[in-house]
Amino acid sequence: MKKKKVAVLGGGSWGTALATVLIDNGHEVSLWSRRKSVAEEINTCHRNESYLPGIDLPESLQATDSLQKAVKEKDVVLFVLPSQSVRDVARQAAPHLKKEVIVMHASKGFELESQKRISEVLGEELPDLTQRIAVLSGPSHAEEVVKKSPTTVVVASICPKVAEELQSLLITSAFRVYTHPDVVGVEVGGSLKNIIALGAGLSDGLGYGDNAKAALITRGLAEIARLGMAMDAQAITFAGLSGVGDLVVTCTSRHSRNWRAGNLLGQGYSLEEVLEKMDMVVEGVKTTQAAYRLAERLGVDMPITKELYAVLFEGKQPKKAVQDLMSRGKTDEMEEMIRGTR
Ligand SMILES: NC(=O)c1ccc[n+]([C@@H]2O[C@H](COP(=O)([O-])OP(=O)(O)OC[C@H]3O[C@@H](n4cnc5c(N)ncnc54)[C@H](O)[C@@H]3O)[C@@H](O)[C@H]2O)c1
Ligand SMILES: O=P(O)(O)OC[C@H](O)CO
Repeated sequence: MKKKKVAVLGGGSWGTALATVLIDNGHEVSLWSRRKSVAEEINTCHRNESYLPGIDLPESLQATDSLQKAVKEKDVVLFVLPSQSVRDVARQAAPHLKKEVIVMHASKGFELESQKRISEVLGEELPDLTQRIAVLSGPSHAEEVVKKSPTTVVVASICPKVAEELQSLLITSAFRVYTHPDVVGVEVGGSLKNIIALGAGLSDGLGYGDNAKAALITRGLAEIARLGMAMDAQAITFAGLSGVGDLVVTCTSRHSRNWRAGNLLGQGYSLEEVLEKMDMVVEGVKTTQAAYRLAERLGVDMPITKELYAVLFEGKQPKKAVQDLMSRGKTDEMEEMIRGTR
């Protein structure tokens, strides 16, 4: 593929990891970090110790704290930011983007206030580019990607050519990229798995076993798919990398921030204490709020999300939440999976 000029917006763990994949493919990369100290550390020490400790980064990776400089004249711009900051950054970047730029995001959450998906947020802020927006998702922890451990992801766009261009831009022998047509399903799966991962961490923190975690993963997938289908996603998407794939990795990996946060909650820390301890974004907290509101609005039954919401925001004791989940009325597994809409 012809080498491209690419901006990566977000100097956290995932932005930095994706920048290394692009460098491996020979692209010219400008990484934007709003923190000047991070940009300087990358440029001078080729490290990002706050987010990827102990990892040597390619010397050709250039970082800047100027958003305008980062996106100027770029063929492709990747938004790799916490979900709640995408709108603001897109608004600031908009006047400086090339007309024919391709935009991809890799955030896993919804905008809390509007409960919109991140490609919708980008579409609103960059209305001339709606056909050129894509999402990257799938089971992919930054800590493993920078070590070139085999990883598979999907890139979804309403425009197949855009997804194919991004596939070619990012694919390496260690980072396998599949195209995908279902933007809604990919965004819903990638966001909601964080809720279930918080629950899985909480379950482990309470000392429950593997049976409980397997139940959370499976029943979690059922309610993710229910909400997704009510939002017009395709059911089959939830059986793929951005669905069950990402759900499994996030519920079982020691790298998962969502699992770790849930685990601390299960050990008895308050939400405030947990967020204080985590120095990286834990998307599942705000996604629980957003999904709770969406489920209410769309009339979708999401028992795990509802209980987690009560634990996080209404002071419910985690053990009582588990008890209430286990003593729900008798149902048929498959029937409930399909007919979960009230
Ligand atoms: N870390 C992973 O392995 C991974 C993998 C796949 C997807 N993701 C997703 O990627 C997104 C980014 O996650 P991350 O892991 O890089 O997070 P992180 O916590 O490691 O880093 C977040 C970065 O965003 C910056 N930031 C925070 N608020 C900002 C704002 N208002 N304006 C500009 N910059 C801001 C921070 O300074 C930091 O550089 C999340 O949605 C996450 O779910 C992460
Ligand atoms: O560390 P987490 O829990 O934010 O998960 C990161 C990625 O989404 C895993 O695919």
